Amino acid sequence: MAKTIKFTKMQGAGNDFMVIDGVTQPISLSADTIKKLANRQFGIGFDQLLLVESSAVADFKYRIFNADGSEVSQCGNGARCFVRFVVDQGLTHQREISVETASGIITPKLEAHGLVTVNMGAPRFKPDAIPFVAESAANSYVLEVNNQAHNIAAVSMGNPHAVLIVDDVETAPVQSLGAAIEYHPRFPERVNVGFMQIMNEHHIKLRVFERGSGETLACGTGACAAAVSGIQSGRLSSPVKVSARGGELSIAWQGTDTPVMMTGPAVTVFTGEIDLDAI
Ligand SMILES: N[C@@H](CCC[C@H](N)C(=O)O)C(=O)O
Repeated sequence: MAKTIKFTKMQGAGNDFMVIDGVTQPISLSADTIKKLANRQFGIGFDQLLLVESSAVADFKYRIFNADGSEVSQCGNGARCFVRFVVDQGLTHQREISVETASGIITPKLEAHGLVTVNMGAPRFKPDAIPFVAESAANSYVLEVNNQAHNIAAVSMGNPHAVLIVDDVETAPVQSLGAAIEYHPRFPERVNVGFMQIMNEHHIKLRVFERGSGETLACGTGACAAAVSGIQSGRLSSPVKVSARGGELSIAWQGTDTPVMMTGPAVTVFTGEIDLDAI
């Protein structure tokens, strides 16, 4: 295994990534090494690590690791950065690519105006698919947390999301309630927790406490989950502008069994090399 690896630091609406080309530099990273790399004081610092690999069924495969070292199956902001990365690195000449993830194939496309649009696939609401412990699918569930009842929507975008509607995202208890819901026993694989303030039927403000990474400046799948849960319950209409602390995303969804389209920025911040023995 190489000890010194090349990487690219990227961000999508402030959700930041270390991206490694595992095609030209095959690598295997332990959860402990990923945690050290994610550390913002002693490592490089990121919300997620993205590892590019070759695929037998799509143009590329990418693996996603949270800052706590856990491997997960979907990342919306990462998908946008991923297509920018493989185009900029000369790994493809196509502007639209198919990408194998642990939860299926997604198709990110570099638009002429510089933004990226991703077909994220259809959302799933059945409790087993999230996974979430409930008798049957519903637009809203009551979740008991520390003896308090909270109304949530639950949806899978290839990864699990709980969405709460709040009056004001700035004063919402994102850290404390987010951390408590992340480990709630009704979400056996933990969950990403979104706090959504509805501004009007086409605009929400959103903060997300991400599973395995804590609050991030934006969460692409969280934006999809919030928008589709709002559309599903009749509170929102497509397209939905999502204002996160780190930037804006646009989410379009035409309803049951149709794919969610997400558009937003993908930016390279810097490139570097790191000696894995030095961290
Ligand atoms: N930041 C991401 C989601 C990353 C994975 C998530 N924390 C999980 O554990 O499912 C996004 O932009 O979607």
